Amino acid sequence: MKVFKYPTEPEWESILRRPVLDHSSLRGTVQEIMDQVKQRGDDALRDYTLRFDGITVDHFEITGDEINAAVQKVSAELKTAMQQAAANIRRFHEAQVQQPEVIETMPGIRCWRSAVGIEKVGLYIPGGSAPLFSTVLMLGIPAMIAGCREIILCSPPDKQGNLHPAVIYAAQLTGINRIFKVGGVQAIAAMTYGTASIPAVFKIFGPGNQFVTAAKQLAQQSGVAIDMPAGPSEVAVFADDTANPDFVAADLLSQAEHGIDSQVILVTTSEQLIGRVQESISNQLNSLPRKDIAAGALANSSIILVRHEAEAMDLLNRYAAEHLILSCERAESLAAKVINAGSVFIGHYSPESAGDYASGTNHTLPTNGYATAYSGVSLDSFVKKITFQQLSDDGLKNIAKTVTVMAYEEGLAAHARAVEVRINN
Ligand SMILES: NC(=O)c1ccc[n+]([C@@H]2O[C@H](COP(=O)([O-])OP(=O)(O)OC[C@H]3O[C@@H](n4cnc5c(N)ncnc54)[C@H](O)[C@@H]3O)[C@@H](O)[C@H]2O)c1
Ligand SMILES: N[C@H](CO)Cc1c[nH]c[nH+]1
Ligand SMILES: [Zn+2]
Repeated sequence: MKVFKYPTEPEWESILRRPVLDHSSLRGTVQEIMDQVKQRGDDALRDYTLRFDGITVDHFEITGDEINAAVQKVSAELKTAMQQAAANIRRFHEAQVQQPEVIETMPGIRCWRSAVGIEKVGLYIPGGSAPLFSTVLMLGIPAMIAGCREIILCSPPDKQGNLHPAVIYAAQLTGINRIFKVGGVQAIAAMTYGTASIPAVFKIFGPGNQFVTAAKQLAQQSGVAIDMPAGPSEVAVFADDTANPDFVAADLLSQAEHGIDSQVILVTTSEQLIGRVQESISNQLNSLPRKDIAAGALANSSIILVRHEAEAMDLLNRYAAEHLILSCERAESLAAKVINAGSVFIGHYSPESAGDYASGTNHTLPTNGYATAYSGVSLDSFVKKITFQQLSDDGLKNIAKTVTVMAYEEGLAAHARAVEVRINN
């Protein structure tokens, strides 16, 4: 990790830039895969699955027998853990259900807004470097609560042409039964245009690598909604001299191990802490199975020494991290000063991994600075809010003059007539 001591504000931008693939070549590759799937459907899916996942898949949809066999393979211990996580995620997301409130804006005029589940949704579950079955819970549970009617799931097959049994078990736990073995850009293209095997959907959800994220952005241009750009994982930690260097190092490594294009940053007011965290990272790194990946991400990452908390918060709000950990004495009061972040972890005992798996909040979050304008996935992501209104005879009389005066001024007489014809009837 590069160390910057007291950088000036103009230097922040380059320090906080995310590692990104060369967009010109990435866009071209992604566009070509999208076009091929649109034109050649399942044949193109087979070709790309062989090229990128190294396996020929004849049937993309998982059968009932495959589901039963996979469920048997998941250990009782993992099933219990996933059930506990699912219960917390369900509890948190069910609390987001809002009953419609009817507002009488004027006597005889009633207006309300109702949430209706998006009919057809597609969930993308990353599987290139790790089978993220926790993401199935994060997307499947709110989709079910929202009442989405058709929920499909796509995830890349392994070298034997299978999905990890826990991905299938998680789908079963949430009630999703249409599961497809296809990943990457080709999966996003299939859910966008539809193929003989895979139905098109109205909205695509889920995180993924930079190829998947770019594909979702192209899908959006083709008229399919997406949740948000949820790309390579990242974490920013703010730590003062009350922080435990081992905790901070572990938090940084937890997101660094996702991929070499992940980024982790430590912002601190304590010069002493820097050396201790660096030492702890070297000690912990060696024992990690994914140490090469984590080391790759650390090479894109920084430690920044600032003068005071206010400067730290300015920097962190500018960075707009996917995850922000406040590992400091005044964590609660600093949390109130967060303007831009996907999800915030308050105090020394709130590791980011708790949110990744089981505390209840959603782990599908905006990356690459998109937390300035986007929220993470929630129940709202799976519903549309439809407005309703009902005017009585008296209600229409009460508002008639207002509407007709405005309509005539806009030069739209037919609008005015739609009111007058009723009033004069
Ligand atoms: N932001 C979030 O909420 C969030 C949550 C979980 C995971 N993530 C991120 O999701 C990502 C998962 O990435 P992953 O790679 O492990 O799995 P993935 O499923 O996103 O991508 C794997 C697929 O990428 C495609 N691919 C790989 N190389 C390619 C190439 N050169 N050209 C075209 N396509 C190619 C292949 O089809 C492969 O199946 C990680 O970066 C992780 O940090 C983000
Ligand atoms: N940290 C990821 C979101 O950026 C989510 C995840 C899934 N499994 C482990 N972590
Ligand atoms: Zn994670």
